[in-house]
Amino acid sequence: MGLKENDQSPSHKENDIDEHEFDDSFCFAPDDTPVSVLVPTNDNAGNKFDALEEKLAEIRTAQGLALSEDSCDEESSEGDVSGVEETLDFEGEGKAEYFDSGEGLGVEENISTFSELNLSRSLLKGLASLRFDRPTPIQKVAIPVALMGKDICGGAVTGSGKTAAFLIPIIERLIHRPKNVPAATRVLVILPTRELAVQCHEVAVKMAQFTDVRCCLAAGGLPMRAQDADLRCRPEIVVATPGRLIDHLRNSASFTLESVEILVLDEADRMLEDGFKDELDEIIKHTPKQRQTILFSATMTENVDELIRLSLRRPVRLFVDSNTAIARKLLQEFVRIREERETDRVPILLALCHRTCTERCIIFFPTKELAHRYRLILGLAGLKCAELHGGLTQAERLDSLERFKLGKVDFLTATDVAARGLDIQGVKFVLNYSMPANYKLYLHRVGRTARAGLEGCSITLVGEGADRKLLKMVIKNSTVPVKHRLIPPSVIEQHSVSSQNMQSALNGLLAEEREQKLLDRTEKELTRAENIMHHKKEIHSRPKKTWFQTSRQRMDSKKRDIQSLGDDRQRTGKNESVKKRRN
Ligand SMILES: Nc1ncnc2c1ncn2[C@@H]1O[C@H](COP(=O)(O)OP(=O)(O)OP(=O)(O)O)[C@@H](O)[C@H]1O
Repeated sequence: MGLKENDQSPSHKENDIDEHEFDDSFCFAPDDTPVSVLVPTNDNAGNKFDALEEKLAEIRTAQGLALSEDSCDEESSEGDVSGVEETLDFEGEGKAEYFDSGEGLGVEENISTFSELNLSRSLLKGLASLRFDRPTPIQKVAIPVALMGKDICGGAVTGSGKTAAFLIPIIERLIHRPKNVPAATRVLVILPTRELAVQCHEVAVKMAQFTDVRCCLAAGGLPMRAQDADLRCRPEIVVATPGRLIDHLRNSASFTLESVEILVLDEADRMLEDGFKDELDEIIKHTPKQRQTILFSATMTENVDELIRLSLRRPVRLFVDSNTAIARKLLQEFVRIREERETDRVPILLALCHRTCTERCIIFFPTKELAHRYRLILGLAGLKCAELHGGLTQAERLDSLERFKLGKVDFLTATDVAARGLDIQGVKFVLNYSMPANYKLYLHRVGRTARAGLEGCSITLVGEGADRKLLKMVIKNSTVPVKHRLIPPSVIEQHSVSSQNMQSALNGLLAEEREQKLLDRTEKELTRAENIMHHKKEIHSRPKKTWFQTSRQRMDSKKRDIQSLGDDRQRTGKNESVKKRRN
């Protein structure tokens, strides 16, 4: 790997700051106290959750809410898989010319150990410390191709080791970088969520621990100044979320992407969606054109029009599994919710949590409000639970994740923030409160279990209409029978009574929270005003921060994203009929 000339200098656009976008840590933290990367300042997330736990226990005891075990058994029966259709892997015209066929690359697929891939001893030691004995299928094919410097567009089922498939060749190439030149950031890995960036950074650090390759994290919600200091040392690898990366590019003196030689987009299809479009374009603009680009996802797009935006150079397609594949050892179950029985969702969920998915269970909800509400409901029912969604501070999000990872709680109520990429050891169940917006999201959600060759089970509550269309798609793409789970009416009735008993306690808790939020906001405004008065001079003497997007632009971007999810759902039906016609 040699240094390459930069052909694009970073352009700093004029300040388009919006009043509400001021970052408190920028305005009101005059001291530069060093802080741990994972725990942002001014946050006592752990204490807050402990206090909530105590309160829920008090209410439970006072009102006798905890549920007792019941004796009715649930029944499972095999679903109707009639009408299963073949998937068509059709090649669009023009695709062949766009991709490199990969012929003549001499990739040896019969490799069974990492040493056969000619990796450096220091890297092999890192892999051994992670207990990676032999490469997974995607690693077998991706490592040699990435080592050749080829652009890659790759896909393999959830939990199949895609992270290591790009990190191993990157670290290997960096071990052989020229050493007699100034330090430079040569690799940029972009991920769509903060938790994923933290996770990828952790793996990279462990993998490179016996090498001289340094890795830095630039993810939103974490202390900006500590990251700034790390970036100034020009680590070889930067793992980042798009927003924070752009923030550093605009506001951290001397940080540029001009020496980037490898750009990786993990969860690349997500990064190419509307919500990230503007940010991604901005980042690409700052990286040299002569770079290697690596894209991975379990649901990787092969839409050439979308890929062209990234100016790939004849990428090699490495698809070990189809982009609709489900982990081999995943048992998929569905509980039907009839239109007139929509109110059964609460008791059914409670029943499943009490009787079936009793531990290591992630429950997905369509909104953060519901994820929080059910965190309280499960707490009132005496179940140990944490929550993960965009309504929490970053410290709270990481604290929840840690509690679930360490097994301090059995349940994690979450939104789709947790759907992609999160690798949590031993997740046994994924419960979907409702069908996700599209099949792709379904694959990512259920992919949080049955990872790395382990078994897992997903249970999804399915309503009518669009939900049924998605269910058909799931059945069509499944290689093992999909189960239809029946919950006896007596069990639903029992849990329905308990949930009604909780109602007033739940309303009380939610009202209390609303009041507290209002108080907190007023207090924050007050502190902000005081700080402006006391530190006016200092604040104005600081260089003005520049922003990539105003809140309105970000909202528009989000709206486009939601719109495209809706379109996707409509397309689900259309694609089905197109494929049928092709058959
Ligand atoms: N060669 C290997 N040997 C043993 N375990 C491995 C190997 N490669 C990866 N793993 C483990 O497999 C698990 C899944 O890996 P990873 O998170 O990279 O999956 P992924 O394909 O990126 O999944 P997703 O599509 O959900 O993001 C991790 O716990 C990782 O440590």
